[in-house]
Amino acid sequence: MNIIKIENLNKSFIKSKSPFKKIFGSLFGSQKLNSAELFYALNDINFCVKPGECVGVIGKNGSGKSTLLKILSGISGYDNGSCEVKGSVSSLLELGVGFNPEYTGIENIYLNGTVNGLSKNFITRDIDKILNFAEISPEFARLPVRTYSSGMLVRLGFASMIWLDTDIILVDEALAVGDYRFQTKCFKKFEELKKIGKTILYVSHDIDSVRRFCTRAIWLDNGKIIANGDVATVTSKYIESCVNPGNKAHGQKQRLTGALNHYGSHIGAIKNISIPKNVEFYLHENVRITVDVYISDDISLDSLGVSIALKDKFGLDLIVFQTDEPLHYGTNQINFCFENRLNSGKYTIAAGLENKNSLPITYYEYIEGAAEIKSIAPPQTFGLISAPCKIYVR
Ligand SMILES: Nc1ncnc2c1ncn2[C@@H]1O[C@H](COP(=O)(O)OP(=O)(O)OP(=O)(O)O)[C@@H](O)[C@H]1O
Repeated sequence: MNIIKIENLNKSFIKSKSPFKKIFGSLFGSQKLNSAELFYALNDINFCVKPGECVGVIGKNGSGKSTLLKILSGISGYDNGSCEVKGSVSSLLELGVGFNPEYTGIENIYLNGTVNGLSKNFITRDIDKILNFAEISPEFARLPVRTYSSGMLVRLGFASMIWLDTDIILVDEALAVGDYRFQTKCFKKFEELKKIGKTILYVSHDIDSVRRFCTRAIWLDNGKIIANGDVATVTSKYIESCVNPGNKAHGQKQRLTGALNHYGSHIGAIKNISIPKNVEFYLHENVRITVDVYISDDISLDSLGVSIALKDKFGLDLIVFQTDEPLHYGTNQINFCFENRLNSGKYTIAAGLENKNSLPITYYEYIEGAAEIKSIAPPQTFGLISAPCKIYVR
C-alpha cells in the first residue's frame, strides 16, 4: 500500500513575460498555451512512497524539488498526471509561509492549528508545549511574527507543524535556517516521528543529513527523476555529478569490482586497494591499507594527492587520510598505516586520486565501497570513534 503515488506528473510555468499570456494561463490552464511558451519544472514524474518511509529529495538549484513538495502539500496545482496522497499532510516549506506577519506567535499557532482541523481546546492545552519546543519566550509569543528573526520563524514553523500530528510531513530545506542546536533537536524529533511510522519527505542540499536520516533518496534534475532508490547509491551518483560534471572515463577504464560508486576522468589509475592480513581489526590494533596507483603524464603532479576515507554505512566520511608526500609519474604504492580507533561495526573504504587544492576537490578517480573492514571493540565502548582522552579527577 502506498501513502503517496505520483504518476506521469507534469507541472509547467509560463515563460512568456506577457501579462496577457500569464492571465490566460492562470484562467484556462498553462497547458492551453503553446508548448514553446512553457517551462516544465516537473516533467513526467513517477514514484511511490510507502507509509513510514523517509525520503530525501535532492538535486541542484531549480531542479523542481520545492515545486514537487508544494504540489504534495496542496499549495500548488499541476498540469496533468496524478498525485494521490492518502493521509493528512503538514509542511514546512518557505520561511514564514502559512503565517500571518501581523498576527502574534500565539495567534499564528491558533490560525495554523484551526486551519488544519485542530480544536481550539486542543491548541489551548498544548500551546505552552508548542512555544516551549519552539523556544519562543512568552514576551515574544505576544509580538507580531514580522518582528521575529528567521531562526525564530523556523522554530515556530517546525513546532506548529509537528503538533498537527499528520501522517505525512514535508520539509523543504527550511531547517537549514535554524541554528545547529535547533537542527539537532529537529532531527531528534524526526527520529521519534520515524519510529512511530510517520512518512517524511525531506528536501535538502545537505547530503550528509540525507544520508544520516533518510531511508530512500530521489534525485531530481531539470524536472526529471534521475535516480530513485537506496540512499548511499543515489547520493553518491549525485555527488559524482556535482564534483565531476560531464567527466568521461579515461585510460584503461578498469573498474574495481564491488565498488558502490566509481567515477573520475582517469578511471583505472587506482589499480588496487588492499588490506593485508585480514579485514577484522580490534580497537587500537594497527591497520595498513595499501593503494596502488598509476599516474600518467597528463596529470599535473602539483597538488596531486591520494586519500582514503573510512565511511559508515550511510557513506559519511568518519576518518580521512591524505598524502602529503610527493608522488611521481608511473607506479606508486601508498601505504596508509594507522591505529584502529573505530568502535564495533563494519566500515567501507573509499580511495581517491585527487587535486588537493581545488575546491571542491576534483577527482581523477574516486572509488567508494571497494573494500570493507570490520572493527571489534570491547562491549561498553560508545560512540563511533575512540579518541585518546586524558581524564583528571580531583
Ligand atoms: N511561480 C513560478 N513561476 C515561474 N517559474 C517558477 C515558479 N516556481 C518555480 N519556478 C521555476 O521552476 C523551476 C523549479 O523550481 P523549484 O523551486 O522547484 O526548484 P528547487 O529544486 O526547489 O530549487 P532550489 O534548490 O533552488 O530551492 C525553477 O527553474 C524555477 O525558476
